Amino acid sequence: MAILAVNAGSSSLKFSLHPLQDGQVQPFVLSGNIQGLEPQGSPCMDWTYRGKKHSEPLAVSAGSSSFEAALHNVRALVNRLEAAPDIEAIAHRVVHGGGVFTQSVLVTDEVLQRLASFNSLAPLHQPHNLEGIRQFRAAFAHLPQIACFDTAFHASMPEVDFAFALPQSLQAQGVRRYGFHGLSYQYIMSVLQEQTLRGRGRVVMAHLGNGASLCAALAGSSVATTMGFSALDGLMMGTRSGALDAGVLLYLMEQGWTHAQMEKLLYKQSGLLGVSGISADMRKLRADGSENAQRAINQFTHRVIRETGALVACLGGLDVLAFSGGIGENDVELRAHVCERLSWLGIRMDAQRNQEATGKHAYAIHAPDSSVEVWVIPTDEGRVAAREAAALLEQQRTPLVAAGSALA
Ligand SMILES: Nc1ncnc2c1ncn2[C@@H]1O[C@H](COP(=O)(O)OP(=O)(O)O)[C@@H](O)[C@H]1O
Ligand SMILES: CC(=O)OP(=O)(O)O
Ligand SMILES: [Mg+2]
Repeated sequence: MAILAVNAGSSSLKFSLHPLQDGQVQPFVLSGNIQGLEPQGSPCMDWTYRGKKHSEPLAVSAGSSSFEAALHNVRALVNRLEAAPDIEAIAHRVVHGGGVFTQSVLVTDEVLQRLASFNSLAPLHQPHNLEGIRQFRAAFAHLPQIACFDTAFHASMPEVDFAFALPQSLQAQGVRRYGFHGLSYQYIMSVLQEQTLRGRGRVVMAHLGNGASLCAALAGSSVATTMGFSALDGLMMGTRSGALDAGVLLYLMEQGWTHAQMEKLLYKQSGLLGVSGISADMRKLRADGSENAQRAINQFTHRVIRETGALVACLGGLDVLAFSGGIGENDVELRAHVCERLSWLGIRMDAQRNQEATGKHAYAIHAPDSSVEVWVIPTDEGRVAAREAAALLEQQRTPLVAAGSALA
């Protein structure tokens, strides 16, 4: 038996198949990524099955979106694999669980309806996530679909951090900070705690991908994060602005901008793309080398440094800094720059180890005399979603056994 994990990001659709042994999630046998799903992107599907790599461009038929084509291709691939373990459940990453879903949940029509009410809070993600669930539900009607939430990891945040300085009545309506990338943080934290005792201390995790955020954790639990009510807050991102003075929005409204125009600006035309005017893709900006590309990279890096400082203040110091996400895992220069600028915290990076880190499971890149440990940890949101689904399936089986034994 196995769990299929599906992760619909803002520019990619990642999927992985995790065999189950005695209820425990094993490393994946199939792992794939369809990239280039952003507007004007060139979608391409890469996957590895039992160690063998494959790659093919994605055909997008007229009248369907590249996202629909991606879902269709994953479904077709899973159906044609040879000797694949039977799928027992499908675990979906869903970015917004609101205040209601603080744990993974079996998807029902009611759950889907409730989740759809959060669409406007994460317009780049939630509709994709839910479309994924609907399509997989239709294609695999006999299988349980389990929703695993990006927001859940942050349910431990104290009110002083999740509350905005707005009237209480708005907070009662759910206007508060939720935080995202929680499956990623749960994974990074689990690896850190395996690798180092300091993982139980004061940790800042940097998930720097197309979407980007930081999370401050104490004793393994989230206490503060840069993303907020929506996935717009905090760091500068691929196409999102990150934190912005609310006065800018008031000004734009006064200038007659519509809601749709502002949404497009903040989610799709800002960040690395907006500042550079070139691309949302860090690799392209690095390769470009122009002044505009460099300006965007500098601004991105500066925001990571600045927000890390704020989170370190919340934690009262720092034991571990962990880099993850497409940029955090691969961009040697960014890590070097961030660590250099944070050297006042006692961070000393080992330049050689920083160069070697890419592609490793978990790699320490600090020098022996560093007072902060610095790790590069490739994230695996799929693994966490699969674990969550396995635990939920197990829970569903257990009460029956317990009830049976109590009656005996
Ligand atoms: N070698 C690399 N150097 C710098 N950036 C990279 C590298 N590889 C990937 N990236 C960047 O990672 C980002 C995508 O991150 P990822 O976590 O895969 O995205 P998503 O949020 O869609 O899951 C892109 O900006 C991409 O340019
Ligand atoms: C919440 C979020 O920004 O997700 P992603 O990094 O997949 O865009
Ligand atoms: Mg991501």
